[in-house]
Amino acid sequence: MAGLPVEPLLEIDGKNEEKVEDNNDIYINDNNKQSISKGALPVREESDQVGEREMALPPGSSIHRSGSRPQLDLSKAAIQGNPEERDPTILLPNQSDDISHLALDIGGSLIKLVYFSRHEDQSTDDTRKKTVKERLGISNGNRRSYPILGGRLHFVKFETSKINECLDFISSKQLHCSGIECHHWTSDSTANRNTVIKATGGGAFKFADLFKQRLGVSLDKEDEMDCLVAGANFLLKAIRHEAFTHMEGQKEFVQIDHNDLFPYLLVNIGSGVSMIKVDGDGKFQRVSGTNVGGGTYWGLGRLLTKCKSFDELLELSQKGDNSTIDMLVGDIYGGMDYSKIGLSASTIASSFGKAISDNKELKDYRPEDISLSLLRMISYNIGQISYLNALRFGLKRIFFGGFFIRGHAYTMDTISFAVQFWSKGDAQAMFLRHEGFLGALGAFMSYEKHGLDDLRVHQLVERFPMGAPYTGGKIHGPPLGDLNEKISWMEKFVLKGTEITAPVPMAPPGTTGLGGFEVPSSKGGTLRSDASALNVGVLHLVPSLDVFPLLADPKMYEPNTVDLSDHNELEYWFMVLSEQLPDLVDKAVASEGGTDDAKRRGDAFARAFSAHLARLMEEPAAYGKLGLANLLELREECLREFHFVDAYRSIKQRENEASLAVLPDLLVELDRMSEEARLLTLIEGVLAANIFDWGSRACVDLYHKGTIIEIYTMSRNKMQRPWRVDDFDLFKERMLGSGGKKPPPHKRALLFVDNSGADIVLGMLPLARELLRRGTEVVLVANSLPAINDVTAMELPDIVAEAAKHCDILRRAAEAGGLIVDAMVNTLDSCKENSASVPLMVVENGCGSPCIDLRQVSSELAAAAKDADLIILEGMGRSLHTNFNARFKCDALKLAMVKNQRLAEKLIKGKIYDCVCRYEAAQVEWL
Ligand SMILES: CC(C)(COP(=O)(O)O)[C@@H](O)C(=O)NCCC(=O)O
Ligand SMILES: [Mn+2]
Repeated sequence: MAGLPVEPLLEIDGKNEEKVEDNNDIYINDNNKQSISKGALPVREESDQVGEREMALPPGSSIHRSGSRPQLDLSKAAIQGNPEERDPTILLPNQSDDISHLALDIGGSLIKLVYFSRHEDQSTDDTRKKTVKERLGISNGNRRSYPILGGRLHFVKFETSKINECLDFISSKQLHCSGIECHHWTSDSTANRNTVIKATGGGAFKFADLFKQRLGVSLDKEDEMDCLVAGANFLLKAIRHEAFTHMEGQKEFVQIDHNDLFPYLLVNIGSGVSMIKVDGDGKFQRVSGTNVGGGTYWGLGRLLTKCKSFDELLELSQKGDNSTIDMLVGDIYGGMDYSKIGLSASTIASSFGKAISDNKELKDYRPEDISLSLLRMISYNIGQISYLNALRFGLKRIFFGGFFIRGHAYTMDTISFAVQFWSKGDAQAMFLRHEGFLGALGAFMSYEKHGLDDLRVHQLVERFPMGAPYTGGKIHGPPLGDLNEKISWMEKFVLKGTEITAPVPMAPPGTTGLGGFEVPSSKGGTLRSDASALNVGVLHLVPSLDVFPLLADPKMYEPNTVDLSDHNELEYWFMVLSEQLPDLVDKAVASEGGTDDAKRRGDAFARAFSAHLARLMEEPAAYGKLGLANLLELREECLREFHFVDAYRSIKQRENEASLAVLPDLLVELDRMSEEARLLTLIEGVLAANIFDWGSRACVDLYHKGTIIEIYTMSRNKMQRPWRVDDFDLFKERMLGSGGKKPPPHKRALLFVDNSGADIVLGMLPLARELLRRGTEVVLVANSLPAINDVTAMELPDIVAEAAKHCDILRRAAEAGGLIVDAMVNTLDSCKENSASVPLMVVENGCGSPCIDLRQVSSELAAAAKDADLIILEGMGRSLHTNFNARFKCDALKLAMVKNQRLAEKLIKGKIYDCVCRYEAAQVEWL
């Protein structure tokens, strides 16, 4: 879940709305020792008191709005329709977030929509960016020109019986007009006379006239098989956590090697079933099918149980016991297994077979049992025929898609069991997270020059904004995102609440040997009627993202250290994040002036994030493979979704000011030291200053006990080697050499910085200065968007410029790196050498999270990495929660203070406030 883009807010208010109706051992040491290596720096005046950290933003402070944030252009906004209406639709004709493509798959029961919204390329006048680009040799000419430069793919579905709601939705969002046409709203459907929309599925024929009449658009019919295959190929190549296995209630994502994808069998289970052998893009053959499919289950089920909807029928099956109606092996063999041929007593010998001998009528059977019997009969049958076809063509992988599955755990388990059983484990059934959207995606792919074919996994970021994907419902509000609508949607969403969001207890998976499952085991009580609604996010297309080139083995790289598929871990982190929520909301609301609007947004944010947490507790793999980094990023994304730009802005400012005030003294003390003592003091300084972490509850409790500088001093005084992980001597040898041999300096170091205040100013900047002084170019790598109190790339140049006022080394390097211009700096430093300096640069990392997924970084970081031979990752988020186990092609130093007791125990068998200094040399010779 890494990456830059921020989801614009959707005003979607669909079916969901309809439902609405209805220990630490650290103490403050206040004796101010005068030695800098273990001492206290001067305590600043009263205004540094922690109690004042939460002061409101000073008048005139500007709020940084990220360039990647979609802004609403309200010019020429007009009310559409009757202005007297309570919530009239407001049209934003100049909104740049225009829609260029829409594609549809109109099936018998559901209409699936895939639509694309585009951003203008965010050109910027940022001088830092320009100089960095020049320095790093990034030219726009190197990059291919994408028709899609930053945009998003949305996935939405409607019931076909409610096609008018679908048409309203398309109309309200103007999805049927592209580009320039969008800017000229008219209610006259003739204006779109020449517009053609790609569509597949039988409804593309059936409803063509209705589309013409209501929207004035023509449907360009695309072949259903072509679309299914194109959609599946795109998903399997472009989305990291798309395919998964599902066995005995356990969902496991499968890493698909793009170079080894074909051939495979695609089984699409709609009303009927198609089995397609796929050999490549556009290369496929429908090899088989069966008329016993989703339509059969629904049709027979409706007749036999009087259920009103497919989902109701499916939900019934959850409580069913098919042994009351199916004839089992044990029924024939007097309760015994037929072990000679490997059949257990519970194996279904004949679906519905008991009905022939029982002297019973339909009314004597429970609808729940009928539904389960039907479901098992059809799923096993499909699984078996699929396997036989895979066998026919020597295919090992079978992907199942189509809306029959609709994320239903028991259906997937049953199909998987059949494939496993008949293939004796040789073939594997896999499922797709976007199972229902294959056709619509394929239809979308059939537009020419959309640029999607060339996008790679690392250029796609999936986000899960609240309320985005939905089925049906009334359309309210303006055609483009409206925060107010979203907030009220959240309010109602949670009022209805528990059914959608509360965790469902997981029943332990149970089987009874070869015969299969006794009763549905994968889920407890109820099937969510919006089962797939929260599993499919909005797909952001970000061509500027790259894989970090210094990863030793990108294919094996896993950013997360903490895997939340372990239920105990998930429960623990769920509790941590839930407990932090009230305080975070307070900070976020205060950062926006504490207005009523901010309070309402804060409340909606808390509801939305809690709903995500509850959803993930219920199904940890709902959004793809879940690690701790994903949860922490989700929290930041959620804040942005409700327009909280930077919740810790004022805290960051205060901590920067306090730290900058004591920096000159620190530099003077450092310069008095020997090279060796200085290096150790610098590393100690980084570790000590990493204590300023507003994401850690233990640390936040600590901040109430002293001023910034007191805490910093105390933290430094606690620095005792050996640290829990202590490779300092190895690092020192690489830096200073041994036995009279002096190693060459590193050419370029990438310093992945963490928190604002002391962490950056008194920790990482002095370390950067040491590297610069030794002739190593330094690139400070900082977040693109705010996350907790982390310093951002946008904020760093000002901090560096301020620090450079007291230090010639930093000043010359910052000038060489284009961070500051001469005139800005009033030098006070005594050492005035005029020689040219190696540069100090700042690049953004491409993320807005306290952690970093190095598979998706900014192109400027990727460019900076090309000449780098040292990377330093700092902080818990970047070097412990993520990347602790990452291996690099260059030397790597991981520095962090562990500010969580449980993590300390689990990761380093230590305790809270222990430190990590992990050094791993590149596998190349420097001597
Ligand atoms: C969010 C963080 C990873 C940030 O740590 P940092 O990278 O700033 O060192 C960390 O504060 C964290 O894991 N906090 C949650 C756990 C806790 O409150 O102990
Ligand atoms: Mn941090």
